[in-house]
Amino acid sequence: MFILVNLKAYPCDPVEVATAARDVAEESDVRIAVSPQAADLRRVADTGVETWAQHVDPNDYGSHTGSTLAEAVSEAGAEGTLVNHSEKRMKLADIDGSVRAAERAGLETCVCANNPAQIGAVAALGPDSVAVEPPELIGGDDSVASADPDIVRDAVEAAANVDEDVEVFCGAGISTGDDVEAAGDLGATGILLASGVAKADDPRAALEDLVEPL
Ligand SMILES: O=C[C@H](O)COP(=O)(O)O
Repeated sequence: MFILVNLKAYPCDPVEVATAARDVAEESDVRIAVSPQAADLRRVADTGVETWAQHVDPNDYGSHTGSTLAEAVSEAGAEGTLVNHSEKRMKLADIDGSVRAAERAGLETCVCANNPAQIGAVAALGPDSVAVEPPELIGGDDSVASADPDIVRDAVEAAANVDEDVEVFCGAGISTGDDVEAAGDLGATGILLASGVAKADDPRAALEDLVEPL
């Protein structure tokens, strides 16, 4: 199971979370990555934790002021990137462009989607993974795995119908090891979570709890 911790724009200390994630990953032998703000990528990558960007734009080098260039986040230490997060929605053509840009830069890709139908559509673009996240559960206390298990099962099926090589992650409201275990039982091979760690009083303890059953 892969645990991808998205720090969004939460006012946490990205280096503190990254250091804890690095240590918990080493101690548990569970793959854990941290996805900070673009401006914090280098500091987070320097801790040694696997580091992901929250977004890359579809453009190449050139006159694209304000863009997040895939090559630049790779140079800053990112090994992967989210694309089309629910809070950073994109048109399908731009999702395709961002996946291609990420591949060009050697970044692993996880394309997010709201529901199983969208999961099928974005799986067809050939990312490494997709992540299903019902927007109404994001940032809440109810785990998608218990509040809406069918959306995870159906997303796994939708992706497999398009491309069996695309991994399926799920996210929204996941904060405990029991939630992670339940998501795995539904067929997810990764977890995308944010508030359960980024807003925790003790991020290290929250991470330890997440990996405990794995
Ligand atoms: O990127 C993470 C997801 O949007 C889930 O966020 P959450 O764990 O705060 O519900």
